[in-house]
Amino acid sequence: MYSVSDFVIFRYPGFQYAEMATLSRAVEYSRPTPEVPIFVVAGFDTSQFLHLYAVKEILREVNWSYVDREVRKNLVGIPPFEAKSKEWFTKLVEKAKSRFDQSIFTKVVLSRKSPVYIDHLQISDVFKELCRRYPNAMVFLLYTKKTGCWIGATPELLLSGDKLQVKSMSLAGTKYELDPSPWGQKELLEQKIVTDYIADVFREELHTHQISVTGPYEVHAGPVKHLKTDIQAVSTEYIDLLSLAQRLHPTPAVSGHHHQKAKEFILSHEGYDRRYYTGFFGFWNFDRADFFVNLRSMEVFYDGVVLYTGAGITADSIAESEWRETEIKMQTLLSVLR
Ligand SMILES: C=C(O[C@@H]1C=C(C(=O)O)C=C[C@H]1O)C(=O)O
Repeated sequence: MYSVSDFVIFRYPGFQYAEMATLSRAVEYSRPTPEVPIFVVAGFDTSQFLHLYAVKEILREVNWSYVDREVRKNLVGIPPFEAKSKEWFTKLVEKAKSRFDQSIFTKVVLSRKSPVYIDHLQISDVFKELCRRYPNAMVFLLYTKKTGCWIGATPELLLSGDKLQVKSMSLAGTKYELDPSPWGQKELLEQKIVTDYIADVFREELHTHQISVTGPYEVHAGPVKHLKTDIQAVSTEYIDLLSLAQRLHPTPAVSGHHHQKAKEFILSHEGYDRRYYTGFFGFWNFDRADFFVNLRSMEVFYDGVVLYTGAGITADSIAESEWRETEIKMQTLLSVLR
């Protein structure tokens, strides 16, 4: 089989154009130099999946017919798996709620994956449609031998900044975009858990007295809206951006609180391996980095795609509504496929 080289095509939030970076073989330990940036791909569980690629070339123009042709040649069929039913998912939500306590284990993000069979998927069309619909998202198409092919439009930044200033966001709390009801205690709490966690990590890891927290405020991401808070910090000493990203990840926006408890619950109860979904990816340059969370995304196969979505569960969650939240989030992606 012909092997296309590893690459990522990306369109930054707010930008008009997409670029393509060709990547060299993954290396375990490396650091960016002024000449050679690194592209990082981390899984939900970084102890299993963390790949660093040296960036070979950045192409300002994407050769879409090459991408469509060569990627398709290398795709495999959707591996068989049993998609979790509504009943299964709502039971799991109840189980999580029964395990919560007042302070140690208070939130967990539960997710599921679902296959969609499509006759002839034109990947360039999907990418362009994602760009059109989600101008404020990071739109990406990642193809590597290790990760397979992922495409998505993520609204969530994990960490970006230079050596002395960083920013992150707490993005948690979700409603249908046309829901006119005010944000309730449930969403405000799940949002606050994430904000506090990120501010605490900045406080612990950085030499700083300057942390600014702005929010929460409402943002739209296609058929859903979220609560969002911006968290920024200025450091008096150089920041190791990949170490800080690894320290932040997974935030309670995709895992829960206490993060260790939540991660354990997810790994032992969710019933599938998230692999790269809710991991992070992005460019780690010599003097700056931009890492995004891999969500509102799907894995691309020869005969269709596998969609991934999750929802934050707290003691006040209503299982049925959480299921609906994962359904609506799937619409973000389904609507560009049809
Ligand atoms: C887990 C997902 O989204 C995350 C969970 C959210 C929530 O629980 O409200 C909101 C945004 C994301 O941080 C997803 O889209 O799959």
